[in-house]
Order: sequence, then C-alpha cells, then structure tokens
Amino acid sequence: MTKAASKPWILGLTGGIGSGKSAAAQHFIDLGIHAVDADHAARWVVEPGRPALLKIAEHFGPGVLQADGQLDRGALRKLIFADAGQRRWLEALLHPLIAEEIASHLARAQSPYAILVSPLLIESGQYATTQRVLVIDAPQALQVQRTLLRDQTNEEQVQAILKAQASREERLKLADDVLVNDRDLAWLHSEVERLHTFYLTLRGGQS
Ligand SMILES: CC(C)(COP(=O)(O)OP(=O)(O)OC[C@H]1O[C@@H](n2cnc3c(N)ncnc32)[C@H](O)[C@@H]1O)[C@@H](O)C(=O)NCCC(=O)NCCS
Ligand SMILES: Nc1ncnc2c1ncn2[C@@H]1O[C@H](COP(=O)(O)OP(=O)(O)OP(=O)(O)O)[C@@H](O)[C@H]1O
Repeated sequence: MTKAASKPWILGLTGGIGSGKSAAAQHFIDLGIHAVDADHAARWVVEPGRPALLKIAEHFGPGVLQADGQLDRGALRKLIFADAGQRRWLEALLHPLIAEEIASHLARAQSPYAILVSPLLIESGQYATTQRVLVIDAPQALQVQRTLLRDQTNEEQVQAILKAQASREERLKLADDVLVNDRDLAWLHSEVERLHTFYLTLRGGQS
C-alpha cells in the first residue's frame, strides 16, 4: 500500500511593508526550508495570457499595461492605494487566484516545515491555513526608510500602503513568535537560525 502524502506543516511569516519578510525568508531558504511568497504568487497570476490581466485592463483601462503587454505595476499601485474601493476590487479578483497558487506550491514542499510569506497573512485570512505565525516586527520609521531605499517610490505612497495594512497591534495579537528586526542583517540571520532550530524541535524530526 502506498503511504498517503502528509500535509506540510506551515509557518506563516508576515509583517508590514519593508519589515524584512523577504530578507528573513531568504535565510530560512538558505537553511533548506521551502518558502512560497504571496507577492511572487501575485505576479504569476497576472502574467500576460492569464485571464486576470485582461480583467484588470478592462476594469482600469489600457493605462495599466506597458507597451509590451505586461502589467504596469507602478501605475496600478498608484491607483489602488489612492482608492480603497479599487483596491478591494483588485483583491477580490486576485486573492482567490493567489491562494490557489500558494496551495499548489506548498503541497510540493519536502522540507521539515514550509513557509508562507505574506504581507496580508492576517488581512486575507491566509493565517488559517498555517500552523504557526511568525511576525517580523520593525519600528514604522525603519519600515519606511528601508522601503524608500529599496523601491522607486515616495514617502506619501509608502504611508498609503501602511494605512491599507493591518496595524502592528493587530498583527502582534495573532503572533506565536515575533522577530524584532531593528538591527543589522547579521542579527536578523542569527534570529532566523534560532527560530529554525526551535521549529525543527517542534516538528520533532518529522518530515
Ligand atoms: C499593486 C501592485 C501591482 C503593486 O506592485 P509592486 O510590484 O509595486 O509591489 P509588490 O507586489 O512587490 O508589493 C510590495 C508590497 O506592497 C504591499 N501590498 C501589496 N498589495 C497590497 C494590498 N492589497 N494591501 C496592502 N498592502 C499591499 C505589501 O507590503 C507588499 O509586500 C501589487 O502589489 C498587487 O498586485 N497587489 C494586489 C495583490 C495583493 O493583495 N498582493 C499582496 C499579497 S497577497
Ligand atoms: N536588519 C536589516 N538591516 C538592514 N537592511 C535590512 C534589514 N532587514 C531588511 N533590510 C532591507 O530592507 C529592505 C526591506 O526588506 P524586505 O524586502 O525583506 O521587506 P519585506 O517585508 O519583504 O517588504 P515588502 O512587504 O515590501 O515586500 C530590503 O532592501 C532589505 O534588504
């Protein structure tokens, strides 16, 4: 008789914009852990040829497409963070598709546990599919500073995105573990290693 595939044990990793989710996730990946990023899934579902891209262009107009037919992410970002109704329309279209992509990628995980990295883990209800929640927490001023250094954007835009996300308090209420990312990358890595050892212990060596 073949053994039924067991469901992976999933750690939800979340935090606000620029908190350091991707940097933390990359270190878990370097330690051999399978991670799926909701921001990446959000890109796959709007690739040219996917039905969602056509619906977005019909709804927002051709201004959200680049000359090569790809989504103009900067243009759509400006529109949805200036208008909560438009943001909700986009989320209603994309979140179910993103959830399908995430589920199919997590199902392939072979590591002792897998990670779902998502800025909207709490807001979208995705946390219900995870066994434990790790919040990457950073002071808001540092989140803004890091995002401005990383992205071609401005402070007004970053503040609008922050407003569209759960508050620090809402996130911390659902956290099982908190990684305070207010020091350098070496500190972030050492904290990830400490948590990784803990998660392996929790898993009791199961794969
Ligand atoms: C508006 C879009 C095109 C802007 O793309 P861009 O390349 O500039 O940003 P990217 O996708 O890398 O997101 C950067 C960060 O913005 C924040 N963010 C993105 N979408 C949202 C949202 N709907 N609500 C709150 N914050 C958001 C997150 O912190 C995210 O990590 C894109 O973010 C998008 O399609 N958003 C809607 C889908 C969604 O909700 N994605 C979040 C993951 S489920
Ligand atoms: N401890 C740290 N020291 C210095 N730089 C950091 C630290 N943590 C993260 N960064 C940098 O800050 C920026 C934001 O981090 P990262 O991209 O990991 O955030 P994020 O939470 O994934 O953001 P988003 O929600 O926008 O996707 C990146 O350029 C990253 O390299």
